[in-house]
Amino acid sequence: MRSGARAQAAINILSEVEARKRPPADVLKDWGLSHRFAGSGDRAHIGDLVFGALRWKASSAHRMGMDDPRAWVLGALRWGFGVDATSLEQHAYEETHAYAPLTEAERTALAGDNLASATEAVRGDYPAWLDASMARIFGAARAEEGAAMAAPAPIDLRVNRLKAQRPSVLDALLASTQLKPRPDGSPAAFLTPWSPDGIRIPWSQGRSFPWAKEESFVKGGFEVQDEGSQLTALLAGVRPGMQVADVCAGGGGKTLALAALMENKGQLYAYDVDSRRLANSHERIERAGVRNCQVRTPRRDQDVLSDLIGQMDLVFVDAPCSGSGTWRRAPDSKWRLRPAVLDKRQVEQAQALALGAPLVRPGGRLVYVTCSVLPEENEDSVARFLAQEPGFEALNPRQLAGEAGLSAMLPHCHKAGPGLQMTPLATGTDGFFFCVLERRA
Ligand SMILES: C[S@@+](CC[C@H](N)C(=O)[O-])C[C@H]1O[C@@H](n2cnc3c(N)ncnc32)[C@H](O)[C@@H]1O
Repeated sequence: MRSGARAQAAINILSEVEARKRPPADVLKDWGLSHRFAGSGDRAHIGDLVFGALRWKASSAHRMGMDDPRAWVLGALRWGFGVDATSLEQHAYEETHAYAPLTEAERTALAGDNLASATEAVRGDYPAWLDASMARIFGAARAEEGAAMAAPAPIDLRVNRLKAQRPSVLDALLASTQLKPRPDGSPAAFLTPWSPDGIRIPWSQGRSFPWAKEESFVKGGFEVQDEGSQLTALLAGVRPGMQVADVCAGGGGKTLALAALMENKGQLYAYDVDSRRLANSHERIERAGVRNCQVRTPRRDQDVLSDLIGQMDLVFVDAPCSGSGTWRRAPDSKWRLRPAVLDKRQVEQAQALALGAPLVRPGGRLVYVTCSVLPEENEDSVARFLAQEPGFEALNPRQLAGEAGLSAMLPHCHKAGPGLQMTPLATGTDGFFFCVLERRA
C-alpha cells in the first residue's frame, strides 16, 4: 500500500470508530483481518495514523477548519508526522484506493498554519473542560505540556535486578534482529536518563517492537515499564528486609519494581480490590524470580489484610485515576474522559488510601501515586486524606530524592502540593504524581 491508500484506510477506520463508538484498537484489528493483503508494515503505519489523528485531533480540526476523520488524518500527516503539503497533494493521485484529491480549502489550510490563534486546550490537544485543571498545575505552560502529552511515547523497559544487569540486556537488545535500526542512524535503544534500571526504545513511525519474543524478556530479564513508574518505586524508599504492602497491585507492574529493590529479602504483599486484575501477576512474579511476594486475593467473607494492620514499613497506593499521565499511550482516552468519571476516581482514591493507611506502622510510610497530572486526583486527594488523618505528615520530596540518589531529577519535576509531578515535557516520562506520607510514631 502507498501513502495515500494508508491514509484513506485510517480515515475509514476512524469513521467507523466515530459512527459506532468503538475502541480504535478493536476497529484496527478487524480492519487487519478483513484486509489480509496489507502487510505488517502497512498495519503499523495505519495504526500510527489512526492514533496520530486522535492525538492531535483538536489542533488538526482547528488548522484544517474541519472536524472530521479526513481533517484529523491530513492534519496528523502534515503537522504530526511532518509530511509537506506538496506530497499530501500528490498522495491523492497515487492509486485508486488513495484519498480524494484535496479541496481548495484543504490546500490552503495545509499550506499555512493558524494554530497560534487557538486556545491553550486546542494547542495542547486536551479537552477544553480540563483547562482550569491544566492551568492549576502547569499555568502558562499548559499548552506546551499538553502537546508533549499528545506526542508518541517510547517503549521503556525496566531491567530486573534479580535476574539481569542493564548493560547486558541493552547489548542483547541492540543485537536483536527484532529491533530494527533507525532510519536516521540514532541508537535503537539506550539507557534512560534517571532510572538506573531503565532502557528506552524510542518511538519510530510505522515500526513495532515485539518485545515479548525477546529471550531476555522470556527469562525474566526485563519488564515493560515507563521510566516514571520505575521512579515512583525508587523514590518510595523501599529497602531489602522491609515489610511492604502494595494495595492497588493490579497486574503487578509496581509490585515487581518494588520486589527487585527488596532483593528477595523481607516480605511483600500484593492486593487489589479487583481479583481479576491480580490474575496476571502470578505468572509475572514467577518469571521475575520474586520469592518474597504473597498475593492476597480479596474474599467476600474475609478481610485478607487484617493481619497486616500496623505492621507495614511501607504501603504503596498506586491509586485508580483518570490515566491522564498516559494519554500519549492511549490518546483516545483523553476525549472519552468525563467530569463524572473524574469525580468517581476521587472517591476511589479516598477508599484506597483508607484501605492502606491502617496497615502502616508508626514511623512507616504511605506512598501515594497516580499516573495523572490533574490536581483533583493528586494534591487534592492527599489534602482530603490529611484533613481526616492528622497522624500522617508529608515528607519533603527533596529528602526522598536525595535518599534515592535522584537529586538531579528533582529540579525537572513540577512541585504539586506536598508531592512531585513528572510529565513528558518535564522529565521525559509519562505523567506521574508521587507523594510520601509518614505515620507519626
Ligand atoms: C493504577 S491501577 C494499578 C496498577 C498497578 N499498580 C501496576 O503498576 O501495574 C489501580 C488499581 O487500583 C485498584 N483499586 C481501585 N480501587 C481500589 C481500592 N479501593 N482498594 C484497592 N485497590 C483498588 C484497581 O482495581 C486497579 O487495579
